[in-house]
Amino acid sequence: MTRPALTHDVRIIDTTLRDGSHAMGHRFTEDQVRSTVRALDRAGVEWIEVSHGDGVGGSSFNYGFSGTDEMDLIAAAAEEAGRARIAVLLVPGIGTADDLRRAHAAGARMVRVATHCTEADISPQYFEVARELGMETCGFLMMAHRAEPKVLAEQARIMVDAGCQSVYVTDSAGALLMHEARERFEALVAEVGDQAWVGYHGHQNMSLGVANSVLGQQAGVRYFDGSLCALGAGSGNSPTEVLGAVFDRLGVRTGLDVASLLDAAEDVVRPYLPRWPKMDRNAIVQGWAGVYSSFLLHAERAAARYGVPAQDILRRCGELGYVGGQEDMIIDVAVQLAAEEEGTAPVDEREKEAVR
Ligand SMILES: CC[C@H](O)CC(=O)C(=O)O
Ligand SMILES: [Mn+2]
Repeated sequence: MTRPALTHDVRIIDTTLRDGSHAMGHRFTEDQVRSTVRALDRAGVEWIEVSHGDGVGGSSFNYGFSGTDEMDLIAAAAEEAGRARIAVLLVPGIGTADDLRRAHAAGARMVRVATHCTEADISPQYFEVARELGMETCGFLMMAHRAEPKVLAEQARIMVDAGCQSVYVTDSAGALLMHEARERFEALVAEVGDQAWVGYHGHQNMSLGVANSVLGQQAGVRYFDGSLCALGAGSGNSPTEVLGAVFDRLGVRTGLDVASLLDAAEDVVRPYLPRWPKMDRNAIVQGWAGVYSSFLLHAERAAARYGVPAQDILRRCGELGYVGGQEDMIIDVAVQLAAEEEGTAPVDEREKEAVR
């Protein structure tokens, strides 16, 4: 599988309509999708990711139900796009090969197969299906701060050998400090850089998404994710409009029109934001403690329900090392913290007592 030719120095993939789905409580409407796609297309964005925040098939009790069927949103996006093409995310086990086929039928032309950073071996069958469908393939190594650079590079190798054309350092928790990000970029570029493009997906929990993108470009990373107005999980993603402006100032050609990106962010996305993604206490704790960004709203809901601070829930999730897919454990943690506060035995101890 050869990697696609780049039309500019770097390729910016916009994930407003996928990672942003977390921040929207998975309630994107067809009108919002259409207007955002039109604006991104006008700005020259080549790839626009659309799907439930947790990828195709994510609409569920555990991850949150979609307000509008994601296949309808993908179809609307594909219909609206002129030059831009539509990508989807797929997490094996949440999404299935059939979900991928449906997304392709709705107009998706790239799949980004996302696994925990040490579990690349569950991705190959999806790359195979994607290749049969003629889709562009991308691997997404999530929670990249949890794997040492050498291990992450070995995982990238598994994905590339399975036929993926680009592989991402995915900083799901927005936890990577600049030297940590650079070490991972260098390791992946050295391992697979002659066969696949290396990408970077940043979250702004510690405000480093754009800075790490600049370091990435210098280290040979060529795909960068961004979201308009940073709309994404946690305190959001590297803002696409800022990436466009910064790369422009650096003389790195993105093919994007910065003024149009600013219009897209300000005039199209900002009016429908339920809340501006921000680096508040809870989001900073996510970066600091290395917690999956999409846990934020789940933790805030559990905090309200069980009367314990969201920041404490998130810190405990970090200590316990929970990863994407363990959203149900957030409730468990909230219940435990509430019990600890009341001075009663933790729930599992009481359960054990009850069966004795
Ligand atoms: C699978 C959902 C998740 O939001 C993917 C992603 O964007 C990340 O890990 O940062
Ligand atoms: Mn993300």
